[in-house]
Amino acid sequence: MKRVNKLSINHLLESLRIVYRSSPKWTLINTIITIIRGCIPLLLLYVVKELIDVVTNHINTINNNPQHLYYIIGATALFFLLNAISGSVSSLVRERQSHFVNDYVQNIIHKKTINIDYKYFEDANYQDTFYRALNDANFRPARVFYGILQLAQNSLTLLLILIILSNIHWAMIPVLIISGAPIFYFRIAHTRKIYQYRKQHTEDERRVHYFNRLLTAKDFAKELRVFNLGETFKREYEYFKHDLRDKQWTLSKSKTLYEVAVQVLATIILLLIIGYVVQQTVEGHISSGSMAMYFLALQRAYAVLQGLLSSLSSLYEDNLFLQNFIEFNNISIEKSIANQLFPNPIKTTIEIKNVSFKYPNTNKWVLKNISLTIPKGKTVALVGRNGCGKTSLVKLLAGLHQPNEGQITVDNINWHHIASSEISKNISVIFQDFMLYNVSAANNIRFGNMRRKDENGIIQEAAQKAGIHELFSNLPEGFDTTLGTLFKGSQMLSRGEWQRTALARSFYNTDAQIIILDEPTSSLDAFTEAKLIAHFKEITRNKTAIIVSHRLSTIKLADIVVVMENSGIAEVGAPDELLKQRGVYFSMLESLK
Ligand SMILES: Nc1ncnc2c1ncn2[C@@H]1O[C@H](COP(=O)(O)OP(=O)(O)OP(=O)(O)O)[C@@H](O)[C@H]1O
Repeated sequence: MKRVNKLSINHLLESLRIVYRSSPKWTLINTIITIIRGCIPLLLLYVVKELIDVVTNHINTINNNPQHLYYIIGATALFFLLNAISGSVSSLVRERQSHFVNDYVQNIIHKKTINIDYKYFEDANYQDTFYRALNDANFRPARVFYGILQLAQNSLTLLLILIILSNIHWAMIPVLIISGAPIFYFRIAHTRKIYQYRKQHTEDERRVHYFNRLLTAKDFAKELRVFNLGETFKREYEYFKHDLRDKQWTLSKSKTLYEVAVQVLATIILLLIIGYVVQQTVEGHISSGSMAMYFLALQRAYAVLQGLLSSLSSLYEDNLFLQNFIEFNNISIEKSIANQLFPNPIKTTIEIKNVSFKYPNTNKWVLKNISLTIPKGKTVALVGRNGCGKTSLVKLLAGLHQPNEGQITVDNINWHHIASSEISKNISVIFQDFMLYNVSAANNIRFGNMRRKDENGIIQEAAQKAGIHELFSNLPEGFDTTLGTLFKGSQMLSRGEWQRTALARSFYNTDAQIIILDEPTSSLDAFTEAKLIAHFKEITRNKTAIIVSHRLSTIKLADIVVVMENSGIAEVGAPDELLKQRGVYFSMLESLK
């Protein structure tokens, strides 16, 4: 329990820190307005009492000077106006502050998603954390702050009103507080249940989200039609959605039931107090103005008490849910120890030494005790059946994952100790599932090396090498034409044209000493492939190249062929040597004929 309280206070402080850092100026303005708004109800009560008493005196007294009455009416109008204006100004200030808090939190999230280890993106547990954090991060910190402000405002108002009400009878204060306690208790218990529920069902919520995307997003629209999958996906979506909704409905029903019960209790107490005040007035112990003030004060006290309890339980809720964001924010960025430079130029070899690897939170070894020497400047082809581990090895070489056992070195420097900026500078990688960016053709290529200041026609050169130059030159706005289908006036490309664009992106990084191409020609037509192959030696001059391919034409480019099988290496050698051995490579080529 102590630990939970400590955690909650830490979360509360963390939220306040986030809100304050997002904009100290607006935090201060917001606080001042809240204090003013906390005092206004009391002033209103006071002027209403004065007004009634002055009017009563005025009626009972002949030839009375009406000036005092005008002052009181003026003051009443002024406070009502101040109340209304401060309400509007307060909403405006809160809206402005939410912008700052939102920007601040988004900035934290983006920094984290950019710098976090890639392994988290391939881990289902992380997806849950990420989903929950994104759901809550945008509004919870600001709500915690508003909750505290609201709490302060309501507490101030309640305290002042309770002082007035204690004039009726000292027991007013404990009675009012006791009447609000059950509702507070039940709200807290309900919040806890909701939180547990959300935590347990994050994966189901993601599943609902996923089926919704299958039904609505462009990426899936083609297959949904040709395989007539609409109804199937809709059924799945509805099944999970209804299941979640039913559980939520049960929780909400029990909450409402408890709330009605405690509201009835509170109303009975209120009626008893009103009866007591009426009796006191009839017996002449208090004036009509005071009676009106007490009634208003009672009504106000109940409203404020409700508000206070609701702020407290919301605060508890926001604080609880903020754990999600803090849990996400606590995922550590593990790359800090890697600060070595990549050898430039590479003097000797890249060594893969007894490397074994399995994906995070899985038990299957996808690479098992792999050892391989890649001399600088050579072209290596990784070949083998589907699922034998080629792309996984590429991911290790790209620095996206670390081996569980063994190490990869370049000139005897451990890959793991090289700074990530050095890896991306010296290694240019195009994956099988390369990205399609809905930006200009030029930027699609430029993304291959954002460090480059002076382009000097290198974009054009990279496009030439990838065989996409002519196509881009003939687009309506040439290389400035936006690609894709997301934005108006864009130009959609074919799969092969996208692949050529991805290749151009890779060739644009002329600083890279190693070029890794995973299935680079899978979507290319025979002519484009032939051209690429013809120029391959020139493209990879002075570079070490690693190509993953199932295509014979591409494999033939290699100085060294590595045949992978069952998560290991079955054969390594020059293509001709391997053919002579009549082993796996030989059988593979035979089956391609
Ligand atoms: N993100 C992942 N999480 C868990 N396991 C994975 C992941 N990606 C791949 N695997 C597993 O790793 C094994 C090797 O996959 P990999 O993509 O490296 O094969 P590959 O040789 O490149 O196959 P292909 O020729 O089909 O591209 C597969 O059997 C797969 O089950």
